[in-house]
Amino acid sequence: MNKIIGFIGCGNMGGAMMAGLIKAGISAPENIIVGDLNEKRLEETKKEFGVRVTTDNREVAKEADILILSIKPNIYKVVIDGLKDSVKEDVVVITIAAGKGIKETEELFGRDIKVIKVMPNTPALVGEGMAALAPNNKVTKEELQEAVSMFESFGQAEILDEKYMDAVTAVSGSSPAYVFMFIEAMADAAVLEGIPRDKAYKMAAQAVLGSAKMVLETGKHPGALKDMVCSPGGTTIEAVAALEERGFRSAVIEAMRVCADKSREMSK
Ligand SMILES: NC(=O)C1=CN([C@@H]2O[C@H](COP(=O)(O)OP(=O)(O)OC[C@H]3O[C@@H](n4cnc5c(N)ncnc54)[C@H](OP(=O)(O)O)[C@@H]3O)[C@@H](O)[C@H]2O)C=CC1
Ligand SMILES: O=C(O)[C@@H]1CCC=N1
Repeated sequence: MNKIIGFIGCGNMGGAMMAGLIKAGISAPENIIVGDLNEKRLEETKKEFGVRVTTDNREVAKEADILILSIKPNIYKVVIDGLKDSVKEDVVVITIAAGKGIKETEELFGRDIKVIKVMPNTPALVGEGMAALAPNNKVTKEELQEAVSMFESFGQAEILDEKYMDAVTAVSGSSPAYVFMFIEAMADAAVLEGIPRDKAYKMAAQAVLGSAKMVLETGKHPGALKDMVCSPGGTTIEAVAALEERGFRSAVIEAMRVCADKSREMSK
């Protein structure tokens, strides 16, 4: 892609997307310009990826054909206020901030602007991201397709109505954190059994990776895949019974409900 991609904020998520784009070869480093206030991070980013960096967001806004806002929701207004007069007429703004929707972004820019609300996740860093995209009515089909291709270059992408974004935040934006907790807990239990820690992380993580692949590639119901592991009177069903007794599934459902609620609250 020959367009200039600008990042405002290059932290956990902005950095993961930027690395994903470069690793996938979809964008040359010189076509990426990154604005952030953290000079140390900018220096490291420049050194590692060869992208252009600046502490002046307006420099990014002036050049970007696609402007990715990857700053925290609490500074959203202040950052947009600072750069809105510098953006190109036809810029496509991609916003990933939790709870910051299309309408609020349009209002903050104060004019007709192309906006795509996206909820990505950090596995973008390793080419296995999941992103949902919702465009406003000013974004053309070609521009939306270009954005989808960008996100597909480091994972999977789906176009979804904006009304689902709070749920998307719970199921794929935030969920890597729950999965890391699950892996950490499994590894701790393996260490308790005497397995060295490095091997314990590898075994727990590979089991999660393989199980996720089975869901995606076999098309079988997760319950049926679970049943394939549970031998009658065997070891797995003991573990499943213990998980059920401790409310494993209801804990996950409740966690996602409060996550989506928080996202809704942040959009008020
Ligand atoms: N982390 C995740 O898994 C996901 C995050 N998101 C969304 O992405 C956004 C960013 O989150 P995340 O990457 O985790 O946050 P980070 O804090 O890791 O990154 C934000 C970056 O923006 C920098 N920054 C602060 N102020 C400014 C400014 N005025 N101009 C330019 N840059 C600035 C920060 O610098 P400094 O550190 O010095 O403050 C930091 O480097 C959030 O809105 C979040 O909702 C969405 C999906 C997943
Ligand atoms: O925790 C957050 O608010 C952000 C949004 C999704 C993942 N991290």
